[in-house]
Amino acid sequence: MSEYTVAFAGNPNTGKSTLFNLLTGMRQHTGNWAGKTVITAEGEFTHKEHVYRAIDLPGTYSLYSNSADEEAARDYIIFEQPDVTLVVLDATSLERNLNLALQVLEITGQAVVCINLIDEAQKLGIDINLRKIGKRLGVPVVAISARNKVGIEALLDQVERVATGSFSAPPMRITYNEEIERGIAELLPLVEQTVGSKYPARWIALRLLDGDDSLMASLKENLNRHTPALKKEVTSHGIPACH
Ligand SMILES: Nc1nc2c(ncn2[C@@H]2O[C@H](COP(=O)(O)OP(=O)(O)OP(=O)(O)O)[C@@H](O)[C@H]2O)c(=O)[nH]1
Ligand SMILES: [Mg+2]
Repeated sequence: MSEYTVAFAGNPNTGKSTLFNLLTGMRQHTGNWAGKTVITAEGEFTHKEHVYRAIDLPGTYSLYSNSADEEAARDYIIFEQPDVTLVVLDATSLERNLNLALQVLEITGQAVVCINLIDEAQKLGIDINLRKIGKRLGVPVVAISARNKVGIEALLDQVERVATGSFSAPPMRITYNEEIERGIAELLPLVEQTVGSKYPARWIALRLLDGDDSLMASLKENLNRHTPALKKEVTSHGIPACH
């Protein structure tokens, strides 16, 4: 029996903790106001022959270091490298929610997009073309209602496909304007040389272009922790000087 790690990411109030509790039998606090999950909670569930370690990340609108929650969610996905990042979206405000999904996909393709609150969307007459969204995003997309326990088996089947590697395809990557793409291209070799192939170099380059000092600090801290040999390189290659 293999054990895989699944991190639950998503905007605040999208039902991450509701799903987490349903799967793990735990009682992570849920409610209808923002910012409830301030620290990550950890639980366990099984599906078919596999055991999954579930990590309930705090709700965030982005992974851009705007708050301690965003930094925690970002660091977990980048440095702990869960086998699956489950991005939980609110079916009634997909446009806003997809923003975070796209950011996660810039970091990892090992993701499943879970469109929750499908019951609410149905009530509002919102029709969601899962096949089309899945095709565009390049990762499995499943609609569920965590509160009503609808779609959970189908969701877990997709989690299993990504965790075991039976599903793997390049996720959607955003192409930015010429100036940004040029900046990324210039930084990329230096970032790759410094952080190695284990980390999402393109995304790191993009964030450095944006002057994300918090990510820089996390990189130093985590690379030292994970690969002490890189310690000298991160501080001496001077990535901080690139913006
Ligand atoms: N109608 C409906 N409500 C849901 C569903 N899933 C969750 N909710 C409700 O949505 C609200 C927010 O759920 P939470 O699980 O706390 O959301 P969260 O994503 O963990 O929120 P943060 O921890 O703030 O990020 C709660 O009132 C849930 O009962 C669903 O499938 N349908
Ligand atoms: Mg929560």
